[in-house]
Amino acid sequence: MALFSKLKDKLFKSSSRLEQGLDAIVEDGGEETTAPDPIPPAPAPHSEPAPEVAQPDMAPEQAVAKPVSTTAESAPSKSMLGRLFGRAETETTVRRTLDDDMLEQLEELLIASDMGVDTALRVTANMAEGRYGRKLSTQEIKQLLAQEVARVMEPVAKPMPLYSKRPQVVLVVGVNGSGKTTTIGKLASQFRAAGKNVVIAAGDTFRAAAVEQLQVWGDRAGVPVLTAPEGSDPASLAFDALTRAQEDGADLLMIDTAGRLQNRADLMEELAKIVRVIRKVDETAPHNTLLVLDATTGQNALSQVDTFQKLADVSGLVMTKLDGTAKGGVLVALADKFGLPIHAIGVGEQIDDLSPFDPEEFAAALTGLEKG
Ligand SMILES: Nc1nc2c(ncn2[C@@H]2O[C@H](COP(=O)(O)OP(=O)(O)OP(=O)(O)O)[C@@H](O)[C@H]2O)c(=O)[nH]1
Repeated sequence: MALFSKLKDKLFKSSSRLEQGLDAIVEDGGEETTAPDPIPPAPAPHSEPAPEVAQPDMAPEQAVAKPVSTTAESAPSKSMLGRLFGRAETETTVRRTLDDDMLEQLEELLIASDMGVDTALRVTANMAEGRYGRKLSTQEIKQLLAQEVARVMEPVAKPMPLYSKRPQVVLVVGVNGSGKTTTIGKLASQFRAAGKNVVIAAGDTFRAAAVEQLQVWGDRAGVPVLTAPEGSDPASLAFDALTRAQEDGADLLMIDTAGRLQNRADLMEELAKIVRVIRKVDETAPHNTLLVLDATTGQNALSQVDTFQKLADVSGLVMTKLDGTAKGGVLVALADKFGLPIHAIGVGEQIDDLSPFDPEEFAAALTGLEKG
C-alpha cells in the first residue's frame, strides 16, 4: 500500500486530469439516484490483444458506488443502519446512463490523456460491453476504467529477465534526455543491492558531459564505470568493457549508448557495430536491449518505439518521468500497440525512484481510483 500511495502521489497529474474529467462526464447529464444499480462484472473483451487476465470479482459491496455527492447529514447514519439491517446502501449518488454520448465523452477524455485513438476506442468499447444503458457513478466508471487499463497492461508487466549467463550484457538505448543515464544508475544500484556484480560502460563517447554524468551515477550506485576518450569508437569501448567484465567475473554489464536521432543512419550503424563487436566476445550478447522512454513526450514515445525497433532489437521498455506528467496514459497505448515488456517505471530523479511496473497500481493511480 505504501508503494501505491507513493505512485498515486507521484502520478498525481495523470490521475487528477482523468479524475476530474470522469467527474465532469458523470455530472454532465447524470442525476441523483438513491437505489444502487450494481454494475455487472466485466465480460471477456472482444478485442485484440486479448490477454488472459483474471477479472477481479466485483462483490456487491464493491459494486455499490462511493457517493459522489451525498446528503451530508444523513450519510453516516444511513450507512450504519444499512449495515445493521444487512440492507444495501441507499445514499444519494450521481449516476449517468452509459449511452453513446457518454461513451464519446469517455473516448475524448482517454485520447486527451494520451492513450491514443485506437486504445481509447478499445478500452471504452470494453467498458460498455454488457453495461450499455446502465446508470453508472463516477466511482463505478473509475473501477471499470481501472480494470480495463490493468487488463491491457497485465501481459507487459515483466521485470527485466536475469539469465545465468555471466556477464549478462544489457544494451541501453533511447533518445538523448530520455533518462538513460539516470535509469542505468538506478538499475545498477538495485542490482548491486541484490548482490550482483555490475559494471557500466559509458558508450556515448561523443559527449564528455554524458560520460561525467554516468560516472556520478556509478559512484552513487557503487559500481565501476568504464570510459574511453571523447570521440573514440563506442564499439571499441563496448568490446573492452565486455572483455574486462568477463575477466572480473561481473554478473551484469550495462552499456549506455548515444541517442542522437538527428542522423538516424549514423546511429543505426553505431548500434549495429556495438552489437557486432560484442558478439566477437560473446555471440549471445546483448542479452537485453532496453529502450528508455520519457513519459512526458506523450504520443512521441510511440514513434520512438517504432524507430528504435528498426535500429536495435528492443527487448523491453523503461518509462521514465511518470512523476509530474499528465501523459501517463501513453503507457497504455504502448502496451496495447507494441506489447513490449515494461520492466520498470521512473518516478523521480533520486536513485530509489525506479519502481517495478505493477499494472493494478498503475491503473488505480492513473484513474484516481481509491484502493480499499
Ligand atoms: N522527474 C524525473 N526526472 C527524471 C527521471 N529519469 C530521469 N530524469 C531526469 O531527466 C533528465 C535527463 O536524464 P538523463 O538520465 O541524463 O537522460 P539521458 O537519456 O542519459 O540523456 P543524455 O545524457 O542527454 O543522453 C535528468 O535531469 C534526470 O534527472 C524520472 O523518472 N523522473
